[in-house]
Amino acid sequence: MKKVAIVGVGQMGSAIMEGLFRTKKYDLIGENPVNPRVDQLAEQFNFKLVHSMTDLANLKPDFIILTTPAKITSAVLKDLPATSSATIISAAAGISMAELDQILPEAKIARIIPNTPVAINAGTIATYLPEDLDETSKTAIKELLADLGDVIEVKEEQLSIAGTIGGCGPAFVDVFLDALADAGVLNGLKRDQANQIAASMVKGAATLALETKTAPALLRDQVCSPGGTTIKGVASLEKNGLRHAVIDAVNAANEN
Ligand SMILES: NC(=O)C1=CN([C@@H]2O[C@H](COP(=O)(O)OP(=O)(O)OC[C@H]3O[C@@H](n4cnc5c(N)ncnc54)[C@H](O)[C@@H]3O)[C@@H](O)[C@H]2O)C=CC1
Ligand SMILES: O=C(O)[C@@H]1CCC=N1
Repeated sequence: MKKVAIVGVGQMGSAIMEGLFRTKKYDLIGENPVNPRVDQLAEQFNFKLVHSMTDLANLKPDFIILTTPAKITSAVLKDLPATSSATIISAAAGISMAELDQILPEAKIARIIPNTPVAINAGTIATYLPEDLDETSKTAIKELLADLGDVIEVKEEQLSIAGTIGGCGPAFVDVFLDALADAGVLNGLKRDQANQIAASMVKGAATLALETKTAPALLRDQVCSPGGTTIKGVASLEKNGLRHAVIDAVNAANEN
């Protein structure tokens, strides 16, 4: 059984922990400052909890996934004893491979921007694997990540935008889902049912786009009957600038 350690068991770290726990394929370790919330997660997802990088290294993990706040990730990595031979996977947005390489020049390192649906093995994981990484390590990293969702390989300079769409995207979709549900409640649906209809619809629309590989613009046309109700709604979305609002949101999130 491969040993996987997650450093920083917060929102992202616990989502990865849950996704890996669900596979029942890994021996899991968490490293986090003392926190009752994380104690509870350790019981829930059956991982060994440690509070220092030295204790973590002593457990000899095969992989270390970094999900610490980006600003402190370099400092956390500097505390990893040089004896560790773990493959490092950094999920810290904005911390470059050059910076990571400088701290651990001998280590095998990959960068990812995952998203919260990894918790149910339905993540979108923008992944940068350096060209000089050996094929065996590349394969091992991709196999691990594939257990959490779709692995989308990109160049390092594309990781930020790919990660913004995939990683921040769930929050943007959640705003859209909440607005749809509001409209349902405004028109008399119960909140639970409105939430269910909105989420089910987005799941189905996304699955149709993925499975048919049809461009969203063409799928939209299939719904818009000539002179029908949907085109009136689409025209209203365009009048109110939804398209621009979405592009602007991605650009704002991608500035760092
Ligand atoms: N939340 C998300 O959807 C995504 C987050 N990320 C990245 O994941 C990282 C964490 O983000 P969140 O989970 O949202 O933040 P968070 O604040 O929920 O989690 C951070 C965790 O790190 C722990 N921590 C703080 N200092 C530590 C230290 N010295 N050693 C070990 N653990 C320490 C905190 O106690 C907390 O459990 C960031 O680098 C972010 O860029 C990337 C993609 C998506
Ligand atoms: O909000 C953030 O900074 C992180 C990075 C991508 C998603 N969440």
